Amino acid sequence: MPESPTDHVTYRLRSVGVDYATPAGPVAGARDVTLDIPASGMTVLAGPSGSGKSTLLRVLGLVEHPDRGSVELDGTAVTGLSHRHRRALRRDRISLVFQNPVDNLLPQLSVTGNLRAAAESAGHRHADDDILGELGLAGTCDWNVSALSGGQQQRLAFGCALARRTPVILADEPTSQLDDVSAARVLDVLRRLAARDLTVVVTSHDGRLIELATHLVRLRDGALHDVTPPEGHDPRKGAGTS
Ligand SMILES: Nc1ncnc2c1ncn2[C@@H]1O[C@H](COP(=O)(O)OP(=O)(O)OP(=O)(O)O)[C@@H](O)[C@H]1O
Repeated sequence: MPESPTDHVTYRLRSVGVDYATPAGPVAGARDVTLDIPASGMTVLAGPSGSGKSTLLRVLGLVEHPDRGSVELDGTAVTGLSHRHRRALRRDRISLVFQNPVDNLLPQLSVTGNLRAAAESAGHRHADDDILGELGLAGTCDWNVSALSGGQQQRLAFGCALARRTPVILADEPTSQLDDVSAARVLDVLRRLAARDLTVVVTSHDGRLIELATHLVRLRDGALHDVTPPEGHDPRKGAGTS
């Protein structure tokens, strides 16, 4: 497991529980999750289908409000905030990349139009110039996003996250809809992001993505199954993989 460069914490979750109402009665999406997410490196939420990865990611994205427990983002207690404050925190601090590449982009806009719109959505006037080069998308500025392959669209989605300049990037199974070659290029992008001063949290079943984790959280039935390195471990002293 690669080493996480710092031990600062972005998220503190304490005894978080999420229930979903279904016709058959309540279903637990998250059970008693107590977890710190480091400020840098890449946290991967792994586990079988239905284990609660997306639920937890939505809690981190401030789009799912826990039924129990508390969530802090950079020291701010999120659980007590009004809807308006949560939305402002989300706009300024968090970028979300969804599983399906087309869900991340505005189809009527060009590549640079999407980057600009993303920057503006976080209150910036424009996107940094070098983003496309960094993603291996130089030369596509004027393309309509529908002319990009699924893998290119997904890389552009991460570009939009960079254009928003948020300290947190959350991604839900970003390689699951891609062929092997496209997925490998998205993994390169993730590797670069994880090396920056960003909090990157990704859900995945993909073994190659799990290998990039500096912090690996395995879930079962909505609960933590194991966390590597263990909670309280100092990453500067080595990852201590299991
Ligand atoms: N909107 C919902 N309504 C009812 N139950 C839900 C809802 N969303 C999730 N669940 C249930 O919560 C549990 C966790 O689901 P979640 O989608 O978070 O798991 P997951 O690990 O992301 O699964 P997958 O890998 O299949 O996306 C499952 O039992 C699921 O059926």
